[in-house]
Amino acid sequence: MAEFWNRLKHDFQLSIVMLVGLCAFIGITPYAIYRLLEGNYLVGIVDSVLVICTLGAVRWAWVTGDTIRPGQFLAVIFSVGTVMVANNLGVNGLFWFYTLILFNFFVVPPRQSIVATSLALVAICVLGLQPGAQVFESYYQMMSFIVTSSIASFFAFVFAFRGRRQREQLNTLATLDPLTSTGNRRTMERELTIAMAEHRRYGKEYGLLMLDLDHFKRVNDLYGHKAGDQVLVAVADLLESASRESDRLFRLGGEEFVLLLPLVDMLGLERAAQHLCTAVAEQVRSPGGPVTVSIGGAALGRQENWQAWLHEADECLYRAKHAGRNGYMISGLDSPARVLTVVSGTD
Ligand SMILES: Nc1nc2c(ncn2[C@@H]2O[C@H](COP(=O)(O)OP(=O)(O)OP(=O)(O)O)[C@@H](O)[C@H]2O)c(=O)[nH]1
Repeated sequence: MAEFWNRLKHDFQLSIVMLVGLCAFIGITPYAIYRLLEGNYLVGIVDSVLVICTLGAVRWAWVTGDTIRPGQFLAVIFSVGTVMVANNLGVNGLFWFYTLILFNFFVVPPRQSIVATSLALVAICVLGLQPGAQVFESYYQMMSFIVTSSIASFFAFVFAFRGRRQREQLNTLATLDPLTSTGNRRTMERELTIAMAEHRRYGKEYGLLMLDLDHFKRVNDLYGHKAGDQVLVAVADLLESASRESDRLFRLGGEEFVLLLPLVDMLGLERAAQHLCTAVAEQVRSPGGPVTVSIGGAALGRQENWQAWLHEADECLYRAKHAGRNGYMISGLDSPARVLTVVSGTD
């Protein structure tokens, strides 16, 4: 049960799909029963299909963690259902259109929602204009419906658009390091926890590198904090481009980075460390000359938790620093190795 609430707490869109599903279930089921008992089988069946599809979409989102396609499915089902109900019940069915506006803006992105809602509105009006149709009692009523539903859709769009942007900005603030745009410490903790779980459950291999700039204080002291910041950004960019797409880079704080590498063993980790050490020494420069990093690494094995794993890499980093910097040390492999690139301005 705790996991259930935890997932809902951390996945906003999933909680919205669940809530819309619950509302649709509670709100539509009595109508479905009522219409079936009343003998209006078309609307009864449409309502029942809506409820069944809603429950199916909720299950789909819950099992796969994908909220986009179930959301789109719900938007299509709700839109078609509302058109059919409006066509069959006339004014009494039209009221559901206002609920549709809200539901659509909750379950799909604003632009998709405005398309689905507009198509449903056009479909209702086209059906209403057919000879003998009973959707609207007069043209005046139809115009009132178009104007009021358009205004409601417009405000829902503005509200949903702004809300989505603010959520994205909040998410960026909460997960990324503002200077380098790499993952921040909180994101790293989450990813390491997931890596540990995958290693335990499926035996998936992971390696972790801890990278620390050498003598970074000198850059700050001699050339100012701004130059120091530029060096940090340049190192982060290089580490991103020199590592694999599946690797994840985080800034732990200050001049320390962590790289999480899936599907590598100890030897692969050593090769990656050597490659990154060399790449930084060769390609990143501060106003005072080449920049170098020291790296400590540890493959995921029997560590009790991610803190122990990180600590193991940190100890190796400490040894790489003490061996003279611009080098790397991988836990379980012999002694620290120095990168042989000739660089001036270090040590
Ligand atoms: N420009 C800038 N400097 C930072 C930032 N965060 C931490 N620092 C600086 O990073 C420096 C870290 O210095 P130290 O911990 O002594 O490390 P170091 O000089 O790299 O020495 P070694 O790691 O032993 O090679 C300090 O001067 C901090 O002020 C930041 O966001 N921007």
